Amino acid sequence: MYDDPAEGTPAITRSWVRSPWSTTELIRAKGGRTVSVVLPALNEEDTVADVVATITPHLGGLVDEVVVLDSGSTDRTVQRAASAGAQVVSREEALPGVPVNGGKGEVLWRSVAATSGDIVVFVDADLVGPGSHFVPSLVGPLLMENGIHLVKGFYRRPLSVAGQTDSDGGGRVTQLLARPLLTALVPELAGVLQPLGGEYACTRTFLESVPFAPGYGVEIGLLLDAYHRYGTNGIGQVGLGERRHRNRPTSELAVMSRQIVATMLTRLGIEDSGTGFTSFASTGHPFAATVAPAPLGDRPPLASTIPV
Ligand SMILES: O=c1ccn([C@@H]2O[C@H](COP(=O)(O)OP(=O)(O)O)[C@@H](O)[C@H]2O)c(=O)[nH]1
Ligand SMILES: O=C(O)[C@@H](COP(=O)(O)O)O[C@H]1O[C@H](CO)[C@@H](O)[C@H](O)[C@H]1O
Repeated sequence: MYDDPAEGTPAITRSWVRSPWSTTELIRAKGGRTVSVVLPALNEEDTVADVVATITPHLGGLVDEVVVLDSGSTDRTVQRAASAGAQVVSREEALPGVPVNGGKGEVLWRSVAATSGDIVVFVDADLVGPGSHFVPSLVGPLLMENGIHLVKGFYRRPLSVAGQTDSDGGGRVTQLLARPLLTALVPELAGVLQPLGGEYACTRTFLESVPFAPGYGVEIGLLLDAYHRYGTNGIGQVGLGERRHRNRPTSELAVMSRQIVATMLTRLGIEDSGTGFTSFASTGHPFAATVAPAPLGDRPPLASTIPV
């Protein structure tokens, strides 16, 4: 289990610095349970095939299906994902007849309908050099422990921007927004190292019973819903080593942050203004304003009536 956290840190007690279970042990413990792996993908032609390739070796053993849920890509994401051995599903195919919204939350919500595993593992498709141990590590606590419904990965996160690399500078929204706000508003979750991380595993029971927040608020929404429903005892986290991905410019992370704040506030019963986020260009026409609309509402739990 986890080394003793620093004095005074509210620990997520069900934490592992690295998975203590071998894949053989996990397959033995799996029994009749099934595991789906989902990669949400929007124009990830450069990385999706390599990410899929770290997961397909587990097919037929620990993993029962690998699904790339395509988010309307206009590049070669679909072709490359299929060539790598993934099943590719569009948002429309996932929930026919349900009008499509944009954003990551929409894709993950639909992916639950498009898969059947008792356990669902989410892995971002923009990862660079992910390890094949990611999925086994994430499903381990769900297969080997009782009462856990959400397992978050955590990792060192290098940052590469403008050709410069900072070995620990990644997870900027996590470090500057999400974790400070969680510490202030939900201190019991202050020990979650990567609350926004895109690599996590959940029980289907949980995923079908909760709403899905729109856009990039989806991860913080699921974390808070897991906490409200099961307490910290229902949440695990496991170390995955290092995680590299495409690092977006700060301007795009600001829009992402607005979505995360909206979800966090509403999950905590704090009213959000609903005002869209205005970005001001600092080059070209100086201070030209661009407004990103306020996030849409949640998608309802799939166990409820599907909206049409
Ligand atoms: O509308 C969207 C936005 C994102 N994604 C996918 O969700 C994952 C994480 O998104 P992104 O990389 O934009 O977030 P970041 O990791 O940069 O914070 C990636 O696989 C994206 O392709 C998606 O499928 N639809
Ligand atoms: O963790 C973060 O701060 C952001 C941005 O990461 P970087 O500063 O580009 O390494 O990325 C995360 O947040 C997104 C929104 O929730 C998730 O979708 C990503 O999977 C996650 O990497």
